[in-house]
Amino acid sequence: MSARLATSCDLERPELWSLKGEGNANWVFSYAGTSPNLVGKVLRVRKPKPPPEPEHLALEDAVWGPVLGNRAAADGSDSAADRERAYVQLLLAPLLGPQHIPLQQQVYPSLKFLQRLLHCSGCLWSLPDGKVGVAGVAAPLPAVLMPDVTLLPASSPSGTSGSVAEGAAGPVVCIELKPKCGFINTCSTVHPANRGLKHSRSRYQLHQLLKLEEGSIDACSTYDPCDLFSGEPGRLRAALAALLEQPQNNLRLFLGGQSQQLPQRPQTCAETGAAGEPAGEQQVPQHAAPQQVAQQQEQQQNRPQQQPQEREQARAGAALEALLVGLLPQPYGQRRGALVELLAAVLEVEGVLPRLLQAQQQCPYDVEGVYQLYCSLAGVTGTLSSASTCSTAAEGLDDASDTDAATDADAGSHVAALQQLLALPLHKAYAVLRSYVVAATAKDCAIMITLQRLTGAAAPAATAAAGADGSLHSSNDGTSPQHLSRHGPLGCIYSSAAGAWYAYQLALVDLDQKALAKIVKHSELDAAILVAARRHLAAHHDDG
Ligand SMILES: O=P(O)(O)O[C@@H]1[C@@H](OP(=O)(O)O)[C@H](OP(=O)(O)O)[C@H](O)[C@H](OP(=O)(O)O)[C@H]1OP(=O)(O)O
Ligand SMILES: Nc1ncnc2c1ncn2[C@@H]1O[C@H](COP(=O)(O)OP(=O)(O)OP(=O)(O)O)[C@@H](O)[C@H]1O
Repeated sequence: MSARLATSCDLERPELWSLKGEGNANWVFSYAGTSPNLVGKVLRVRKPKPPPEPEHLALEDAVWGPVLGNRAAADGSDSAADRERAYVQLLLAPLLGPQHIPLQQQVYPSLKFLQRLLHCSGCLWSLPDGKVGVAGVAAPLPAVLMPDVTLLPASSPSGTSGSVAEGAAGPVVCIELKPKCGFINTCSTVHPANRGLKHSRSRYQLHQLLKLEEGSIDACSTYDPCDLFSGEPGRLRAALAALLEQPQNNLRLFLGGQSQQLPQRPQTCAETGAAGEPAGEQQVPQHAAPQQVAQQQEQQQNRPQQQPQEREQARAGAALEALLVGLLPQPYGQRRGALVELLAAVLEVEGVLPRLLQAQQQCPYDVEGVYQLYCSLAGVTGTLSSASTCSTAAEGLDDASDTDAATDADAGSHVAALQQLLALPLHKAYAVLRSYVVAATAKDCAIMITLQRLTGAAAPAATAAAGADGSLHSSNDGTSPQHLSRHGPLGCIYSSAAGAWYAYQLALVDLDQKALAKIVKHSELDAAILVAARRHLAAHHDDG
């Protein structure tokens, strides 16, 4: 069975594709056949979703039409795919750097192909009535082909392909980071009653408390995106160490393109402090050397008379160390620290975090203000106006700590800021909504860092290649590691912490344009997070 394509290549049989990854909105399949057009590619298929309400579509058109073109093209076809492509090319690529965005090729799998593909892979999806069923799609779904970024392209400096190269290099390891929002929004449209919480802790740390309450995580993470994006070497490394300890859905590891099970280090919210203190202050001292990180982890593992929780931690650490054996030449116990250093070096040399942060900061307003604006533009009834949002968000306030005390001046500035936002001329209001969507994409995308150790003849070859184009850049400490030449999407780096050369690639995935209607969900989630955080604080206060 072959798929109908807009391009010259064929997707071949559905059985040659297997589910590689899945999020809320997409399935991602990897290819196991031999067609040169498809080897090293993934097929990303959009999950079916209920059609949007007409008033939402009208607002989408009004907001995006002037920038991305209209949804309905002049020839009557639906140009949603073109608009999505234009969204990435025109709005995201200039902010994030086009070199980090994998090329996507629109394909049109036939309905029969899709049905078979989803059936063979046992794909499940949520039905509108809340039930979960095996996906039985009734209409073709949007799909793209793109490089499998958990592998390196065949043209790496060592001449290696995606898997283990003949005697020249170690296995390909990909670390996927979903860093989430890296700053605290202190704008005046945040209700004064919510500022105490929102201005003092990252949204990620607050969301951990809701996830814990709902049971979707067993323990709060010490990871704090504000550390990752801080621009401070020590905090960056502490954030990466925290992600490796408690990956949740923020870190994944692929070995030879295969997703690996990463154990979570058990940890309680009490252990991290009320509502989670920043990882940089809890886990590893700021500016800690990688050896310190590794030492601290080793000490934790070697403590006498281990409690069950400590045994779990040691087990989690051992599993990770074992996965890293081919990537890092360090002895057991030192690989996690070396990985932290290697990832930090790649992130620093590529400069992707400041750019991502800039994209996340495109919208000057918090969701509280944007929600009001959305409601007024979408013609949503007055019941969704400020009174409703704020009372929801302030629920449980009696139990809260006194950090939420609002002054008259705060209240005045809040009202004025909201009035100003709601009085914007239409074209500026639309621009605010566009900036909100761009920021939302940047807060939810993933950074894929793919690495392969170069050994034997491959390392000198990489050095020679670097010398050939003369591009030698030092990392921000001015000494090591060094970032050498770039071959297309591939870079080459020497890590002094690992004592080895690496071919690497950094790609940004999941750059989807979020629907404006999601603003309502974001607002509800915002309110739920605040309620959970207040409950947690109140309980913590009572305990004390
Ligand atoms: O709202 P958040 O922060 O919970 O983010 C959602 C993510 O949850 P997280 O908190 O990272 O576990 C959520 O992640 P999971 O699929 O749950 O791993 C999705 O990324 C969701 O985006 P979309 O619906 O697929 O477009 C994300 O929704 P958007 O906020 O990007 O709309
Ligand atoms: N180009 C790619 N190469 C390899 N793996 C990929 C690629 N794109 C996505 N994946 C894998 O598939 C997973 C799901 O893909 P993606 O993030 O695009 O789905 P999503 O539904 O948009 O996710 P979310 O729910 O986080 O918004 C990713 O987390 C990643 O592990």
